[in-house]
Amino acid sequence: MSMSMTGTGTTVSHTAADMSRWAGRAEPFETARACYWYQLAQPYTFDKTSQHIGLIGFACDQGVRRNQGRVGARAAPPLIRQVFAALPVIAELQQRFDGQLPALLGDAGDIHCHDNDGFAERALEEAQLKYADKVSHIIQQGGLPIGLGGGHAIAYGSFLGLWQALQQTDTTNDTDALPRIGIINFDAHLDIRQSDVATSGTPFRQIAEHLGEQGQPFNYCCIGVSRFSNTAALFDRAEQLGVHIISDEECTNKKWKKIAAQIASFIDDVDIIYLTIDMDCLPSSVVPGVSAPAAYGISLAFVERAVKLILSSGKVKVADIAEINPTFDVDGRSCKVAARLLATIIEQHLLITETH
Ligand SMILES: N=CN[C@@H](CCC(=O)O)C(=O)O
Ligand SMILES: [Mn+2]
Ligand SMILES: [Mn+2]
Repeated sequence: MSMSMTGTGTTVSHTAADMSRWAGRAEPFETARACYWYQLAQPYTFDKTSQHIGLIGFACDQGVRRNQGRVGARAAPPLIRQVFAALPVIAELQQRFDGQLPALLGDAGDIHCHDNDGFAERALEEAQLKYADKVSHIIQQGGLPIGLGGGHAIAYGSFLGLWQALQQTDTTNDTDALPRIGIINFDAHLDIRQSDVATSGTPFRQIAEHLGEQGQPFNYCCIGVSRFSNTAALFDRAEQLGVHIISDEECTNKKWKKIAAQIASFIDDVDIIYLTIDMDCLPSSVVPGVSAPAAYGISLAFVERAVKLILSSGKVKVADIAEINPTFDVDGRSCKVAARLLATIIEQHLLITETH
């Protein structure tokens, strides 16, 4: 474990995969087709790997605290993993990767941010950098990093990891040669707040500024935006930044074909995608365990359908799932939904991945 002190009582650390979390049903009397994810996951090998997926936790909620939200999200990564571990591996994947499945999924452990109720210490920023290093490393090894939040401040870390990986692979140092980055966020909130510190409500404004300083365009599509969860000031900023907004009401009332065409057109205009799912895009009846529950929300069926469409582009280079707060969960249902979306991302990614 690597650990560093960032202020009084504040620590940021990385812990390696805890394989005891990867457990599930034992079925000795079934055929080999009774296969679960817990049987396949292995510790992520940072030195040399052919693993296609690297799961990395961001156990941090200082951004939520700074954003005046309800803390608790830092407990989520191991719980989401644990529920995902017990899900079965679908038949299509078993057929496709016959015999190779155990080499596909790596658990890269967790970045922890213990801020001890501190507001001002720079633990969040350090946690974002440490997390970004892992994300970048996994991308450079050819894998898809999937971040497990933590608060939505994970988004700035995921983006930084992608950015670092692009810088490493761009030998020309020519920013014009960089691929066009698209960001797709499922969220009731725009998360482009103006603030003197980074929070869970600022990541996409920070990304916009970062890209602006580098002379790069900010291509941001936010799906599930609620008019009751964002101020006019935020909608003004979204307009200035050219954000593609698909509201929660559109997701519900418009025909799927129209929404799919909007998403597809956004995807067509970029080369690579960062996909992030803030779990508060779903209704509070489906996902009660978040800092800011949604009264309306968009359906799980819609989110899954859209996530599959986005993954099928083959452009997603990093993904994350954020804002699950186990303190407010009911019977583990929010973690269960997060685990289902995690499985959807993993399945879709592996189904479009070339076999060696
Ligand atoms: N990451 C979430 N951010 C939301 C939280 C809203 C709230 O706490 O009510 C936001 O800042 O808009
Ligand atoms: Mn949100
Ligand atoms: Mn958010």
